[in-house]
Amino acid sequence: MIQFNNVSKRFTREGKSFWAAQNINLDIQEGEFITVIGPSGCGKSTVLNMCAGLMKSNGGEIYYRGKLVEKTNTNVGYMTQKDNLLPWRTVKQNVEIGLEIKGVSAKEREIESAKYIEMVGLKGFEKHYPQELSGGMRKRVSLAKILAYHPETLLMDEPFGALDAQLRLILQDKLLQIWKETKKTIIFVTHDLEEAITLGDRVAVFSKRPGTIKLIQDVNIPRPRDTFNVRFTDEFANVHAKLWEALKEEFIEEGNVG
Ligand SMILES: Nc1ncnc2c1ncn2[C@@H]1O[C@H](COP(=O)(O)OP(=O)(O)OP(=O)(O)O)[C@@H](O)[C@H]1O
Repeated sequence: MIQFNNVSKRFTREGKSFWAAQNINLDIQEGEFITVIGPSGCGKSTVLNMCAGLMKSNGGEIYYRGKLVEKTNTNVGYMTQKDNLLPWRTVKQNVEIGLEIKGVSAKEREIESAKYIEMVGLKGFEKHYPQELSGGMRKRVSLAKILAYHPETLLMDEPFGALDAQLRLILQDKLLQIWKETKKTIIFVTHDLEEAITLGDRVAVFSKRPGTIKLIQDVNIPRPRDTFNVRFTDEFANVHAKLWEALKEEFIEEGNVG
């Protein structure tokens, strides 16, 4: 459904140019949940930006349902690292933004926003403003906002990065339920290896900059997965060992791991 064919991206900063991502090859199936992990600055967000059509590659092509991605890809909902909620709009009004842009009627917007606010567990908070919410609640609003737009595919860039460990598990669980109900394709970037394994059908490991895919690992842990206990299974331990072996090298060369 989404194909990255030898995709590379080069940036220039202060007169020097460098490759942020190089020769990315990845084939993502419809309905797949793929997680992406790699050291900081290895080009993970850059790859999502290119998939969303917000940035052009300097080599290779990205195809979405067989069509070359050349401009903003409206089939994807992009949840960036920052939540991008508008502070002067309530939860409900934030969730309805995409629908307003699409020209959906107020009545229909009301139904849709109520559905997704409930789905992310925020019923009762419709009239709150973003600054009145906790970090985890703001992430939920962002998720509801994207889901209400009905994208086929979700691009998620460390959506739970700043949250404490317990809340992460709760939101991971919620996301897996939503994924099951809505059957979306998800590309999920994370720094957290346990999160990558808990969620993914496959985990793609990026090397350090210039990021390239060094391993794609299947995660054959049966679903539905219990995000609270999945880490205690043998398959989790096996996959974790393989992925850490690949990932560790990227940090060792940086001198970060002894
Ligand atoms: N618009 C830009 N102009 C210049 N350099 C950029 C730009 N966007 C990203 N970079 C650089 O490209 C490299 C890859 O950045 P990117 O944000 O894709 O990494 P990342 O893997 O998502 O990092 P992190 O995990 O820390 O979020 C970094 O060195 C970054 O500084």
